[in-house]
Amino acid sequence: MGTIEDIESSRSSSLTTETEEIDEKDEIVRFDNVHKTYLIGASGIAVLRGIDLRVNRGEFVAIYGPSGSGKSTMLSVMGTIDRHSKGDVFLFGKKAGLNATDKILANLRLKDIGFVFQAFNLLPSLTAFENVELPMLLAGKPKKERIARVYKLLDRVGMLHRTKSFPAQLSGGEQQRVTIARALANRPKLLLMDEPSGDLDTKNTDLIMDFLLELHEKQKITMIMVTHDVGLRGYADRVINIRDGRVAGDMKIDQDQRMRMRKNLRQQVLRSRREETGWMSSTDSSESFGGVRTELRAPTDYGTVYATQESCS
Ligand SMILES: Nc1ncnc2c1ncn2[C@@H]1O[C@H](COP(=O)(O)OP(=O)(O)OP(=O)(O)O)[C@@H](O)[C@H]1O
Repeated sequence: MGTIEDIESSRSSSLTTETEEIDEKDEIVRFDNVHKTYLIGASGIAVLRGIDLRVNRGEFVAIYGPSGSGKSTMLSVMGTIDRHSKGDVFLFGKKAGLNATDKILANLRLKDIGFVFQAFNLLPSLTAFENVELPMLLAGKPKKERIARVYKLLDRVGMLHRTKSFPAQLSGGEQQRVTIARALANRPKLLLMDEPSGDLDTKNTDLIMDFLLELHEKQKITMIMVTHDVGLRGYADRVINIRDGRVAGDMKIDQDQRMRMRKNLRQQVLRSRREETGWMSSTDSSESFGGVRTELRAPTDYGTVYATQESCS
């Protein structure tokens, strides 16, 4: 197994495209006896105390546990925002060694990992459109592709009518929806979310969860979500309990129950979208999840947008 530095040199050959067949057993995240200790003055706070964990490609994992148990720290280490103190972290099959440079890690985050973290706020001087466009700009994507994708993503999070608004002009929930669109801009292989529904009402939580599940189902994007919301955990494949910096439970969700919840969610979202004023979509609802064809007619800051889409890809 190589190191994360090897990713840059092998990027063109080793990374999958969205149309490529994906081996679902690929290991996306692996923690071997991972420790994290924060130093405050002369003393240390042991926050992660020997985490062993494997997450395979295409899994949707929910993480819960008491406040202060180390959930956010674990996500930060997974996302290479924070470095672990001891043990081994592997991402996409490569070792994230403690000697990986900041530049290599920043590039990895930009291209392969999407973040929905409260600490990753939207940039206040950029509009919603520009915030979502930014990661693609940094990754050197062509303008035409950037514009099309920003519209698609903002539509899917129900924010197409606010493309020109600045974060300060949006509610907390609306900002969160733009943050989710931004996290997906570069089609990450791994999506890390810390309380993604934190500021959202039920209707918007449903909308976002439906969108995330569609991505998960159609593109096999690997998702890891910290949430206190028991209802949201039921949509995951697997639920992990963290206590005192250790894995205290790791449980598979019953698939029949999960599919029932998923079906109810899809129906609820389709109903809401039909009722929405100012955001009209006529939806041919095939019962297969993610197989929905949407004809969209929406007034936006840039005039009325007409679009037909199978789903957001
Ligand atoms: N940068 C830091 N420096 C020092 N201590 C930190 C730092 N970040 C987190 N901690 C401490 O680590 C512990 C775990 O924090 P963490 O945010 O990971 O918990 P959590 O399980 O996500 O909690 P919550 O559910 O309340 O968000 C807490 O005691 C916190 O104060």
